[in-house]
Amino acid sequence: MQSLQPVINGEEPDNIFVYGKTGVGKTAVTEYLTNELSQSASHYDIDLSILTISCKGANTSYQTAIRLVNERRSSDEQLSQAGHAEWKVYDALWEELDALGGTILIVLDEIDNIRDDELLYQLSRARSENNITECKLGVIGISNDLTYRDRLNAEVRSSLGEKTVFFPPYDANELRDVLQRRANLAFQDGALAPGVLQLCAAFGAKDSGDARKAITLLRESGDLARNENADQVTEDHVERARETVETEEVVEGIGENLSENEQLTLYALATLTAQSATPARTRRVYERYTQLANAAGREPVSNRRIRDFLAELESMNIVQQQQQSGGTNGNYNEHEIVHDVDDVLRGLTEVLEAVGVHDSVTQHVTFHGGGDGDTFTTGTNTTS
Ligand SMILES: Nc1ncnc2c1ncn2[C@@H]1O[C@H](COP(=O)(O)OP(=O)(O)OP(=O)(O)O)[C@@H](O)[C@H]1O
Repeated sequence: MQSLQPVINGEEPDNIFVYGKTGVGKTAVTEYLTNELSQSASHYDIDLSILTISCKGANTSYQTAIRLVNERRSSDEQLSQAGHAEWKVYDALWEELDALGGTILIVLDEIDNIRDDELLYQLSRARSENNITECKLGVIGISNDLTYRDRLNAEVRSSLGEKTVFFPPYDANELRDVLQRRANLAFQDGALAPGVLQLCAAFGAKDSGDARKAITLLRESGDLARNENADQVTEDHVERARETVETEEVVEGIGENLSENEQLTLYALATLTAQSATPARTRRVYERYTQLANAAGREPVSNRRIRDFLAELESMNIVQQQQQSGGTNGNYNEHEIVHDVDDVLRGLTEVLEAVGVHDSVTQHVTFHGGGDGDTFTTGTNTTS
């Protein structure tokens, strides 16, 4: 809060860099503090505006600057997402900020999505360069990536890093308090069996101290108990809800974190699983991968890359591999998926839509994707 004091003194605000892992309360606390600040400002008759922008999905300074301009403009004056000279976008931004006037705090949440320094560079120099003359400007950058600030160019770093605030992960006791407050709002007295909150908090603390995860787990446990018409949410519900939550994390991770070739490798293994042909040797997975890639009109990568992808999938706990001895070239690896094939296929929705549904898994998917055909077969002996 001290870092925000200059605003109340009518001085130029400090730039603040807030960082910590996901779900540790950075956004919630920043929102709370900026609300408090707004109230103090109106009490002292200070003209303060807070502009909050999520940088999620905005990969460049250019896109974020457009978002900022549009945040201030009416719906019929919005800038389109592309096609403007960069300087024009910044000119439009300075114009909007000056028109707003007073003290402006720009909160850039998930700032680590922006891959270049330009916006921060521009904002930190806007006043000294006389780009803005009618307002005082401060930036609050919020980052999940602990190394983001270190990667900025030195000038921007020292400007943005005037004040840094680190949010450590929550420990189990803190998470328990967070959950208790939620539970007071969301559950009736006695609806939670003893130990339920502690268990959710313990899982949350183990999973990197993320309040969002602990809250999701409590909510899912409640949903499960309600669906079963249970009198109370019990530790057993939490244990089972955790499995669901973890599965959903895997499903999301497949779609969001894997490259198309990694997804195709997993798809190959999923089709083999559906044909009860797993554990499968690397060469068998490669063969199926090649067939899928060809059917989709993609250039297949080498066998060696597939081996690397399978190792990567194992490190993400999606696939497990086992070394077997023997064979013509000595030892060899066999692979299998460690999750339900239906769940894995849900994570692969995008790639299924792009390349089509292989015959072996039509029973497992609820849609018939686009690609070159709705379903296809790779047309070879499938169980070898
Ligand atoms: N101290 C707290 N008390 C109550 N709820 C909290 C607390 N800290 C976090 N939460 C809740 O946990 C969730 C995640 O918090 P928040 O969005 O602030 O995290 P974050 O650090 O900004 O992470 P991310 O960048 O992933 O959003 C939100 O629903 C928030 O309301």
